Amino acid sequence: MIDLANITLTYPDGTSRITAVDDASLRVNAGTVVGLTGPSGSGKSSLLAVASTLISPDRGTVTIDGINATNLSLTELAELRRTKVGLVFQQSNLLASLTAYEQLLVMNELTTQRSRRAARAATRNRARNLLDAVGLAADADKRPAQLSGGQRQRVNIARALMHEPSVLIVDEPTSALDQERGTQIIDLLLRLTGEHATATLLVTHDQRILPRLTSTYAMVDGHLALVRDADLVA
Ligand SMILES: Nc1ncnc2c1ncn2[C@@H]1O[C@H](COP(=O)(O)OP(=O)(O)OP(=O)(O)O)[C@@H](O)[C@H]1O
Repeated sequence: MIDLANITLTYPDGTSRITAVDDASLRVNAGTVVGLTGPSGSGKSSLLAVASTLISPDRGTVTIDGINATNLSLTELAELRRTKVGLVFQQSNLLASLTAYEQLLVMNELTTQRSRRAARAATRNRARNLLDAVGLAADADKRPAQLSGGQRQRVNIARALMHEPSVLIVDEPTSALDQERGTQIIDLLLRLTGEHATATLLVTHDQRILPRLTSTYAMVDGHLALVRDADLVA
């Protein structure tokens, strides 16, 4: 679960400051996908950066699985991100020289195992299972240049899930894809969100996706408003 409460974020702008996010609150429960939409420059990326604890807000609190990120040191924040947050960006940021399988292995070895050997085996096992889950079992040994845009985005998603995050932050995952491949990526994110019980926050410009999500928020000039909630529509 991730809870953003009364988030305000400003950036320096000459002698004054520009307000990118203005008193925004939203919550994403485990196993649900919440959409975030809004025009360019409205503050979506800024809110995602706060949600992923990459930027500290001027005001407000970010709570991830009951942990208040506002009170943590930089080291503790890095640990929170490493263990609890998975990130999927618009463009795939895969390493050109690594195969799909190796992209997943470069995530830190799973630290829950007692011995290094067990950790390595568990990491390999999880990488294989996740590639299978995103439909890439047969493409594990291909490098990014040999994969389509949709396949690269699948590797990104699998990689983001390697460390079993409770929060998945996804920034415009379909913007570089055609409609059919975009729909497949959304299908995949919806399924994996249920299977892995992640709290998934998804920024998208694609209005067609929105009815499929648990709820949707719109951002305008830094202000956030709930525009649709599946519970209310049902
Ligand atoms: N690092 C920064 N320094 C100063 N101003 C910034 C910075 N990042 C964003 N802004 C400003 O904050 C506001 C919100 O930008 P943000 O990138 O969060 O919007 P967005 O909704 O994600 O836009 P897009 O859909 O184009 O990615 C804009 O006015 C932008 O110019």
